[in-house]
Amino acid sequence: MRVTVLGAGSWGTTVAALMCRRDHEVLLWARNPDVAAEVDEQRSNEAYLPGARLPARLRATADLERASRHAELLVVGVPTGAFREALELTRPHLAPWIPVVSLSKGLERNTHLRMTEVIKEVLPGRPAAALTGPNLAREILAGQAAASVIATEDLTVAAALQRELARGVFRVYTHHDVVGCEIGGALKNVIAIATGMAQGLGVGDNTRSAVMSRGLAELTTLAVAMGGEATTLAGLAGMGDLVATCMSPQSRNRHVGEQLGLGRSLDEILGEMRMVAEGVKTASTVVELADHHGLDMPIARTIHDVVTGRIRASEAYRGLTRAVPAGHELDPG
Ligand SMILES: NC(=O)C1=CN([C@@H]2O[C@H](COP(=O)(O)OP(=O)(O)OC[C@H]3O[C@@H](n4cnc5c(N)ncnc54)[C@H](O)[C@@H]3O)[C@@H](O)[C@H]2O)C=CC1
Ligand SMILES: O=C(CO)COP(=O)(O)O
Repeated sequence: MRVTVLGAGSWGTTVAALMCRRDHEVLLWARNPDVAAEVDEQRSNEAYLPGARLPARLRATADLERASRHAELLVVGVPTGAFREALELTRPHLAPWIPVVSLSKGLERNTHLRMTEVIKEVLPGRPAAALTGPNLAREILAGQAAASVIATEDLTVAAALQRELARGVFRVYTHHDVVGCEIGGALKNVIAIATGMAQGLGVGDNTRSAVMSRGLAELTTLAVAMGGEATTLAGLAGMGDLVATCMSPQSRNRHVGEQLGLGRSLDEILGEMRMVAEGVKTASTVVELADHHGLDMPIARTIHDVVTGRIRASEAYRGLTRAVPAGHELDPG
């Protein structure tokens, strides 16, 4: 199968490398021609995956038309803010029937759409799926065991994509609950900022666990309000990803939170990061969705208030732990 991966950041490059097996011809599209040339000729991507050696079979290009024409399966790993534009530029050159898989974890800023919804809008008539779960790129590229979820409504398509994406110790499970899987992936980034912030402020493990557990309740509540299933969020796409992201020093979202907790400004933190921390923008979208559905979601609201400069991280702390509204003091699980 000819596979095209859009986005040569850490996750796009990792998934492209993972898919380089005998029966796949994988072409990675990088916006930056220098990155494409480096991947293609030197088998490395130092800006995003320092020290990693990429497979000799992996090809890369900065020519989007060539990349689009190559695809029998399109995998999209650009940040959510660039997702629609990347699909629109691809559309004129893309075969009509090919499946499209989103790797991106977030929501479209103004429309509040999930990435599979953006795929269906821009590329109608094609199967759309999301790959999500606890998948920190560097560990997976290093060959460590990990589990992931491919979510799409049609389980025949899910099973076919599972066969194409799974490799060795990278296990892929299928899931029909696309809403639950995508909301879990988007919102865990916001909760990872909260956990990182608690870390930066120097709290104890009990408190961080409380933020994560109440964060899980928030992402479950929103997913259910949007039509997802609560049980989905207890699995890899919810709790699994939340735990990996909130606990790992590799997480960019947790890093942003930790630096905010240490008293640094968001501009300063983002200014020295080349990679994306999706939770920063997702927080505002989540608050708009919470208002739309009449949900409380105090942790997401607190992160929104910090990243939009309404309050300082040190002032946010009481809000972060104020996760149970008065009069509702039982843990809803
Ligand atoms: N890195 C990871 O471990 C994982 C990341 N993800 C998700 O995958 C998505 C991509 O993340 P990463 O690869 O980590 O990001 P990254 O920051 O490492 O790389 C982003 C890539 O997208 C490119 N890009 C940015 N704006 C663009 C535009 N307007 N047009 C075309 N290309 C553009 C950048 O040049 C870069 O190559 C995010 O939504 C993230 O949440 C999901 C699972 C794991
Ligand atoms: O989604 C991820 C792990 O599953 C990556 O998290 P970060 O974007 O916070 O690094």
